[in-house]
Amino acid sequence: MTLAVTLAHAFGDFTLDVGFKAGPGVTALFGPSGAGKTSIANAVAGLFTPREGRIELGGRVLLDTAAKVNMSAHKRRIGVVFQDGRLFPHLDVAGNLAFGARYAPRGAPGPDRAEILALLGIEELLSRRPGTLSGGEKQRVALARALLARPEFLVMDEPLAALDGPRKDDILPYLEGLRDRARVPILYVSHSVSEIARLADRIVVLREGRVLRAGPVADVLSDPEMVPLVGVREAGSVFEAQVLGHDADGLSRLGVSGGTLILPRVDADPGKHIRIRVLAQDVLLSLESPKGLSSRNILPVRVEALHQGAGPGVAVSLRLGEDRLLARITARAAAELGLRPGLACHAILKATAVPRGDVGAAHE
Ligand SMILES: Nc1ncnc2c1ncn2[C@@H]1O[C@H](COP(=O)(O)OP(=O)(O)OP(=O)(O)O)[C@@H](O)[C@H]1O
Repeated sequence: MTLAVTLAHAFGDFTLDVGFKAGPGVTALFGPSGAGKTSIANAVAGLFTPREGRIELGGRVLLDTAAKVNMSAHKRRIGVVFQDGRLFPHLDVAGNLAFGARYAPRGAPGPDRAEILALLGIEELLSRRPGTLSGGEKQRVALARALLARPEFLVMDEPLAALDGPRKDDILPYLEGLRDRARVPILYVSHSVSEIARLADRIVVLREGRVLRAGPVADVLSDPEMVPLVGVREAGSVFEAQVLGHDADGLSRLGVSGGTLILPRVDADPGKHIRIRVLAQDVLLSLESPKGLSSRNILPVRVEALHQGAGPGVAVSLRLGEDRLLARITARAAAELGLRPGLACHAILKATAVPRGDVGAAHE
């Protein structure tokens, strides 16, 4: 099921002029505050009508301003989950869920109620009022309510933004489960690189109402040109790894296409495929294979491209087997090492280069 979107609109000085496709899987809409993410999500959901636009979902035309087609929100079969959940406070959880189910067209495919309750772990919450739920529980109920309407597509606008760090980590596995088992494509609005690196298959990067870049998450996030947009602290590469084993000293061995990584224990069984994000600032480069170094992660790589930032840093894109690794080093170091495309060298990763929250399930 593919969503195809083109939109143009002006709010005073701000103009939105975008075109992109989303689905199957999770497509992230990423950009700084004011880039136009929420306006796009609202237009897709049918909550805002742009001056010009066309939105098609799996061949159904939801909006075509030229042809004066503008399907109402509830006919679009698009489930929406907002940052604040927006549960009905006077209804208990079961009542909120029943409200979602009312919109499900007869015979529409999708997981049944019991599966949805189990997927989101809310079986025990049915008699509770929203006011008594934690932020994470509210969001899980909002997700279940949206899914019970059997949508063909889900739009989530910063669904984790109201949650604190530990609560975000609690709910991310549910979103991974939703992605892998409910099989409803998702447009996921976020300005968190970490969330996007964990969940999304594709990313649409927005800036000032325009699409700057769109493509597979691993390609876009490991592109050195993206570092200024993503932010130097957040920049990093995303790739899949297979858990090879857990060692008695609390470390796990992970197989990646270009070698083996040793990281603090990851929460996945041997044999499982996981997705990891390696922060560019935690990758060092060496021309020789270093000896007597504390790091166990020394990987042979080849320089692909360098991108000089505005400051003293250079982003270096490296080929690691089938994957791309991003390193951020100083321009002085890059010059002294003579880094240039094609050069073979060694990447050194600290065991802490993959933050805990940046280990997720690989998309099944
Ligand atoms: N109804 C409106 N009236 C006037 N201006 C609006 C309206 N809705 C959005 N805008 C403007 O459009 C621009 C994009 O807003 P939008 O909320 O889509 O961005 P965003 O990327 O979702 O930002 P954030 O991450 O802060 O939510 C902003 O400059 C905003 O002020």
